[in-house]
Amino acid sequence: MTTNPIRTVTVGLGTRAYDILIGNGLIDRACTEIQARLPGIRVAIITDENVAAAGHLARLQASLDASGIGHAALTLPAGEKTKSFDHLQQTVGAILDARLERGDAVVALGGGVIGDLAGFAAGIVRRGMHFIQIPTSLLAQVDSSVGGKTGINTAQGKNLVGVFHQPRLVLADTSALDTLSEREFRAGYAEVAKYGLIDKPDFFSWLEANWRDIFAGGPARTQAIAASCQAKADVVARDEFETGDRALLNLGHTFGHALETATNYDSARLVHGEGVAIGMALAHRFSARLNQASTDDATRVEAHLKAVGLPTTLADVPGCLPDAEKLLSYIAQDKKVSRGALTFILTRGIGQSFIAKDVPASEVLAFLQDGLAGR
Ligand SMILES: NC(=O)c1ccc[n+]([C@@H]2O[C@H](COP(=O)([O-])OP(=O)(O)OC[C@H]3O[C@@H](n4cnc5c(N)ncnc54)[C@H](O)[C@@H]3O)[C@@H](O)[C@H]2O)c1
Ligand SMILES: O=C(O)C(=O)C[C@@H](O)[C@H](O)[C@H](O)COP(=O)(O)O
Ligand SMILES: [Zn+2]
Repeated sequence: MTTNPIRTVTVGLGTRAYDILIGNGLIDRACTEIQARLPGIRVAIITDENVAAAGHLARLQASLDASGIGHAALTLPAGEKTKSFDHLQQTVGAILDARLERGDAVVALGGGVIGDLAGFAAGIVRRGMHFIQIPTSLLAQVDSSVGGKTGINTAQGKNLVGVFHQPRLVLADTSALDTLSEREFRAGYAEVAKYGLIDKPDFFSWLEANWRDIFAGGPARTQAIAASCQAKADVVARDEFETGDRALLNLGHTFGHALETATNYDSARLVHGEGVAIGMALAHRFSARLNQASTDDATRVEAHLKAVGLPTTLADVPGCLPDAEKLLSYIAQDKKVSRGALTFILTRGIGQSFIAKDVPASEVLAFLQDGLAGR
């Protein structure tokens, strides 16, 4: 007899608590899971061209048809540039054209780009509709589908416009990852490693030993996804609106987001997870430079990210980067900036990250100048 266990992680937000279901075939049983929680609703599915071409949209539509859940669908171009005002407008228009009511739901079927965009639309149409996440990339299954951050990018920076809007349900169908490219799988792995580097040194050691099994699929992959969701759910339940230690989930993002902005959200050059990998390596090196952590730990982090094939230095970004002053100006737009002071997630070692307020801009600038010069 074969078993297909579904793992459940609950995000404990009181009356707004929701389940993250993780396992094979969840797209095909989406109807059952949705009906059980939101009976009688209709849905607008927002997806992208790659996800639809891989057959996941048809699978979801078939599941909804089987149980009579009415649905409309919007298929957007794939890639980071889709997190834009133009595509937000298109998404809002499609939801309204489908005449969905406030008590109906927007369903994000895709990676973090679709999740962030569709979630933002769900948060603002009719002042807030139900939202369901069906994440199809590794990154979305371990991170972006959980926690309610939604939004779009602007020329000034990443995710600068958005709202917190929690989903009612997350269905992480691990079979969807079979059609994901290796590059995108690797990029998602950066956010998995992040949880170890924040405060779970044993998890990081486990990843060092087991990453090949995670990439191969099977129980180690499901275990990594469930552990990541649990780690994120715990933080979100403690600090939903990032007034405190939720900021730790931003490890690697202060540098990473600046690089994504600097490359004009061009997914051919850099995708989010790659930016986070470089950002995490830089955060560890920067911490060592500020005498907060040992160089050995920075080297260990870099070695693991390199082993899985992730970029770790500014020189790994294809094409030209702007100068250090320009990169610093993007960092200065980061949402963690307070009263003009830069905030970074730094570390005292593997799994010992902390929030560093008032990091001198001059230190960051000198560090970036050295990095751009390959020092
Ligand atoms: N809201 C949050 O908490 C949060 C957390 C982390 C990242 N993010 C955001 O998420 C985005 C990155 O997400 P991402 O890495 O999933 O990028 P993405 O949504 O662009 O997906 C990556 C690529 O994989 C393709 N794809 C996705 N699933 C597929 C599948 N099953 N088969 C074939 N192709 C598939 C997509 O079409 C895309 O080309 C960034 O915008 C980032 O800012 C948000
Ligand atoms: O959920 C969070 O909190 C995170 O920081 C998770 C990050 O991986 C994610 O990329 C998030 O969108 C970044 O948040 P932002 O507030 O810097 O936009
Ligand atoms: Zn991220």
